[in-house]
Amino acid sequence: MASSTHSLFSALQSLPSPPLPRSRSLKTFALVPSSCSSCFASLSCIYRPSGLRFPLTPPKKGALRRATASTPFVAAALGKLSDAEVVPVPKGPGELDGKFPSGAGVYGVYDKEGDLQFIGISRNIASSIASHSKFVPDLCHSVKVSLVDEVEPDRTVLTNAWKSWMEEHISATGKVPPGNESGNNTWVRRPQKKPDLRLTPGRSVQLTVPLEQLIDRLVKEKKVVAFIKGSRSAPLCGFSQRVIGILEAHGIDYESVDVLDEEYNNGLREALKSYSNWPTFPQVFANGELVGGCDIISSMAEAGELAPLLQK
Ligand SMILES: N[C@@H](CCC(=O)N[C@@H](CS)C(=O)NCC(=O)O)C(=O)O
Ligand code: FES
Repeated sequence: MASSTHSLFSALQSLPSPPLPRSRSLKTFALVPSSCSSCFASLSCIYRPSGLRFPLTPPKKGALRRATASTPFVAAALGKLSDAEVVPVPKGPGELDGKFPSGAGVYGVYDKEGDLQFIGISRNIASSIASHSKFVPDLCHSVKVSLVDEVEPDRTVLTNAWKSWMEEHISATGKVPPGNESGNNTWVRRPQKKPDLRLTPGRSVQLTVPLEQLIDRLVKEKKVVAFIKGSRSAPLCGFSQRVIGILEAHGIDYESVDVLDEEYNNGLREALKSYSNWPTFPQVFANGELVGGCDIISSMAEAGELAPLLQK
């Protein structure tokens, strides 16, 4: 190995750790009391969705999913960078719908010339690619993706996957991807999250109008409103998290309201069920009408039918 490459390997140790939003460590799980409303914390949540696994045991390190016919973008041979398929990033409105997986993993972004610009890790690959494509469109021409075979992987699993792709790229080219160099913030810039909306000024203020009327006004005023458990930056339920992930991956501008916030949305959980005649959360409204919950939004996303939500 050339000495310059060797020094790049040492430089790798001092590179900033890859950006990873909202890491939920196993320690965090242990601190939260066990209840359904904190289903990320509770292994006994009665509503636990069947497809969602929780970290009962520490995840297998570096377990990367193999490519299959239905997931051609996933790297074969345990996720080597060189084995992963290059997938073009579509540019047209709505064309990213369902194109990339919303699971956790490592990804590399290539420019028009086929030069690797950035290697990142994410808990929601689709959302990260949508964000890069929006904020750095000129450099985001195609991607390679490898999913980690865990629903809620430990940060070290993802970091190890990132390191192995970085090492492979450095040993092949002698270069760190420009976006991963210290001080380059092109790819890690994150848009500020909108604050969640509150339906009332607080419990101490006596309401003069029924809650249903406030709900009605809100869903008719705002184009897309997601009523969720927890906040958009820290959802407390897997169903709510999935819906937010989908809306964000599709670049949909939405408002969020936390139905568990008893200070500012007191009574909303029951009032909304009767307003919409829908018994569960999340509930997504568009243009004043209930679109559906997690199952409906997920299948609309898979069928590429979410784009109409963007239009008034
Ligand atoms: N199949 C539902 C799943 C959502 C669900 O079952 N939500 C439950 C657990 S979070 C719920 O909201 N229960 C009523 C409540 O907690 O008040 C969907 O598609 O949205
Ligand atoms: S599944 Fe437990 S709060 Fe939603």
